[in-house]
Amino acid sequence: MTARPDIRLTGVSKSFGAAGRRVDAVDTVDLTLAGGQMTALVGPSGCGKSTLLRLIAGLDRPSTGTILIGGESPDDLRRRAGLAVAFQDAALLPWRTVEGNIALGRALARRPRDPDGIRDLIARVGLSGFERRRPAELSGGMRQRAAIARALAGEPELLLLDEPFAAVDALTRDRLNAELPPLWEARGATSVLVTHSVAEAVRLSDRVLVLTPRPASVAADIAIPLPHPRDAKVLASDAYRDLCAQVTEALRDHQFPENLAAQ
Ligand SMILES: Nc1ncnc2c1ncn2[C@@H]1O[C@H](COP(=O)(O)OP(=O)(O)OP(=O)(O)O)[C@@H](O)[C@H]1O
Repeated sequence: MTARPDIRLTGVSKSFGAAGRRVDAVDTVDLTLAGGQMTALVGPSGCGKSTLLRLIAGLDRPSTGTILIGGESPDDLRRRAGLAVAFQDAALLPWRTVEGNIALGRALARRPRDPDGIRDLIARVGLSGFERRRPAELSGGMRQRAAIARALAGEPELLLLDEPFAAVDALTRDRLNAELPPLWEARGATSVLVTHSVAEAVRLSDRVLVLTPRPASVAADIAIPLPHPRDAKVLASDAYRDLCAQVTEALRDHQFPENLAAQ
């Protein structure tokens, strides 16, 4: 069982560029994300979701504030390969096969070899039969699935997913939404997901944070107390529909703040 680190952000802001051409992307975020939970970040396009995720991943430094993951800096966690990220642009190694890329995810996390586990992961992300293909021979959606498998292969304590299903068709997306959560839930990873899909955010997460337009701050914090697994019965429930409506409404209010003024 993997550790379940909390993520604590204290006064985290991020700006890009020099004075005069400065872009403020994240504005004074104070947050604690509970260990072992999946938190979804949703918000208008360009509001700063990916920036926030990159800060948590230690791929960028905050301009102000601190981030601690289970008491460690993101850099320290990265150094001991405790976190994994799967981004929209899959960034697989082009000269390695699907299997080779996924096995590398495990090796880099210093986990023992596990060919059966890798084959199982490949099957779960629907890439059986493509083990020996290289990334250039795959569709965009297949590359994304391979990237998710690579991230999961290392059994990370912290799993960061940035629009992982953006290039996947609706049916495959639905299948992955059903098949993948048990993998990270069983391993007890703390996870953060950036998505544009309200239905996906509610289905996959324990908590949805709705962000304001840029610079991102937390506009609404909505707990998702639905039982796991989120099977067809849960997805057909009034509770699921109500939560989706709540998230949609919060997004609409903060994308178009005049809605709030009119209330
Ligand atoms: N390295 C960078 N240099 C300059 N500006 C940046 C950089 N990274 C992000 N930005 C700017 O920060 C803002 C937030 O970008 P970010 O990618 O975090 O938004 P997002 O909410 O993930 O967008 P989307 O939903 O469209 O993917 C944007 O205005 C973007 O142009």
